[in-house]
Amino acid sequence: MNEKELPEQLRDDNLSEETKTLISSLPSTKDFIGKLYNYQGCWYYPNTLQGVLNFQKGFKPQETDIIIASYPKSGTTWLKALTVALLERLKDISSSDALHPLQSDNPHGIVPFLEFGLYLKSSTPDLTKFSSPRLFSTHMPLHTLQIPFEDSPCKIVYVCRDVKDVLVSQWYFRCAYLQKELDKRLLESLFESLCNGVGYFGPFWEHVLSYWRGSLEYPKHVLFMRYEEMKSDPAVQVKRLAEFLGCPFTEEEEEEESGSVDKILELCSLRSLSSMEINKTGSKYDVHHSNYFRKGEVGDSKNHLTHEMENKINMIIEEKYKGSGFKY
Ligand SMILES: Nc1ncnc2c1ncn2[C@@H]1O[C@H](COP(=O)(O)OS(=O)(=O)O)[C@@H](OP(=O)(O)O)[C@H]1O
Repeated sequence: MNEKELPEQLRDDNLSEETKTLISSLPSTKDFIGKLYNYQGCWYYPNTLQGVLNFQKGFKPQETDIIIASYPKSGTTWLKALTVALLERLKDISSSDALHPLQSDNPHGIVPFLEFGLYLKSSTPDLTKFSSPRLFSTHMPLHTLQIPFEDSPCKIVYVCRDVKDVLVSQWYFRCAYLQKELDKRLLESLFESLCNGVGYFGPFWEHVLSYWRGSLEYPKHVLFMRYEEMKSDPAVQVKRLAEFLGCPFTEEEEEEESGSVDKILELCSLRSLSSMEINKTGSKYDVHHSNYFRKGEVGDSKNHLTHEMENKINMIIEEKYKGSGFKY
């Protein structure tokens, strides 16, 4: 693929002189998209790394900030939609005919990524359009966010997903935006990168463990959610999320005939979001909105990975999570 056709965050045409110098001293590797660099234990394409550096230099968390965090393809879009819907229900909209925000923009438009949205080009982006609570998102591991939890009550919600389904979801997504047919070689290449811990925002295991440990150490600041639990018991999980965010469902809400919980779950379901006009048109981060929605099934990896691939991943998981108390 021609370099210019890549989404901006994957390219290398937005680097300061300082970053070019830094990059020349970092461990690097190459995949089918381009070069990745390891900074503070995490792999980034060059422009994303510039965004990370800009973010680290310029971001000042506010007390009420909420950050949605994830490894790519773990349920980010869904979690963003749920968070928006939960907060939106607190607003008095009885007098207004305005569209729900989720009908006016894609969840990624409402909740921008810090490192490859807001801070991609500058360490001082204009954040004045955000009202409190400010909603942001990130794919960076927890330690690289450098949030001083002792001084800032800002909240982070992390969603984790079975890495085998993440892998297959990444494969579909990358084929879509590279405008390629589903190519098994691409899946094998992503699998190798994953196993070697060198994928974009990887290693996957370190990513998950950074937030897992953060959730144990700072339970009021970091909520750890699992995609599979959101699928199997959505009402329990959305209530958990609401409580963590400080906007629990009231008794009246729980008693409503077609309850608020159900309404939010329905509004944010894959079927509902993907059929909204806004998500059938337009794009974000050079990706067509529709590509953020596919099957949303647990265990889809079974249809694509070989037994050998599954076994290898399972063995790595066991080894990497040993002693952490984290189970998947
Ligand atoms: N509302 C809703 N409910 C359940 N599942 C959903 C929803 N929206 C998106 N999805 C599925 O999530 C997968 C995409 O992951 P992300 O949203 O993390 O992608 S991204 O990192 O933001 O690009 C991708 O999973 P796969 O279908 O397995 O590819 C999407 O289909």
